[in-house]
Amino acid sequence: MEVLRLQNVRVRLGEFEPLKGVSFAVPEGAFVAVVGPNGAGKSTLFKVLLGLVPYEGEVQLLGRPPREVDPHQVGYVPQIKTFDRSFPALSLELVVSGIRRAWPFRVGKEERARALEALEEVGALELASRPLGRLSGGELQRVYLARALVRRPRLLLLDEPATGIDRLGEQDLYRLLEAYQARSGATILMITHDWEAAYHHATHVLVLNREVVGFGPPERALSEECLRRAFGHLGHAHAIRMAGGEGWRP
Ligand SMILES: Nc1ncnc2c1ncn2[C@@H]1O[C@H](COP(=O)(O)OP(=O)(O)OP(=O)(O)O)[C@@H](O)[C@H]1O
Repeated sequence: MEVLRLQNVRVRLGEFEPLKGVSFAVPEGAFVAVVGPNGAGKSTLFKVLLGLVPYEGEVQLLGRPPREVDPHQVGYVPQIKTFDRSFPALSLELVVSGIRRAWPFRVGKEERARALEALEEVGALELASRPLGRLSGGELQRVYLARALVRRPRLLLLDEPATGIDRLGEQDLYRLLEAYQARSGATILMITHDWEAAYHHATHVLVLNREVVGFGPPERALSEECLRRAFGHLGHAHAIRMAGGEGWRP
């Protein structure tokens, strides 16, 4: 079954078109890495899927247009670099806000139990009563992941989830995502600038530069030709990867 289908999708922001003629379809259970240069329209694509920007063309998400989809079916992990660290709240409350989709001023017993379960699932149970402002980048990432998973979504959208976390934290993150996927059969779309992670963890790669430059299995979508078309250059990074080396980032 297809979880997502876009047909000729276009977004206009005044004169500017961050997305033009975008078409692709994602089967259930896929792990899609979305790659492309800065300003390529990756976050705009997520805004379309979350029903936050108007678009032309057709989008079917779980069989419906985005604004008609039950919001609990879609989990979203934002870029944490946009987070205001002075916000006075506890980790547990952030996770409960994923159950209610509103800020909880009092947390009920059942909500608390569900939030703790989600925190445990991402290995962050001990962070439950910590203020958000005192978490490291990697810890905050886990709490946001618990918030996204607490309703067991069928589609998970992650915007650069590995930014600011170390290599070990990054491996943990992919293990958690793969475990959730194995348990739930969920579909994942993840924006990343890390081609190596895309190559190793994704079932499909979408190479975007305001239009679809490539879409398919990582070996095909991350071909030299697609990357050159999307990024305009490869430097020596691609050759290093082809030789089996490390450090493959644009
Ligand atoms: N509200 C807006 N009004 C005008 N232009 C916008 C608006 N929002 C985004 N843009 C522009 O649309 C383009 C696509 O932005 P988007 O954030 O989708 O790119 P991205 O691929 O996620 O980039 P990055 O890798 O830098 O996060 C950018 O050139 C951006 O400046």
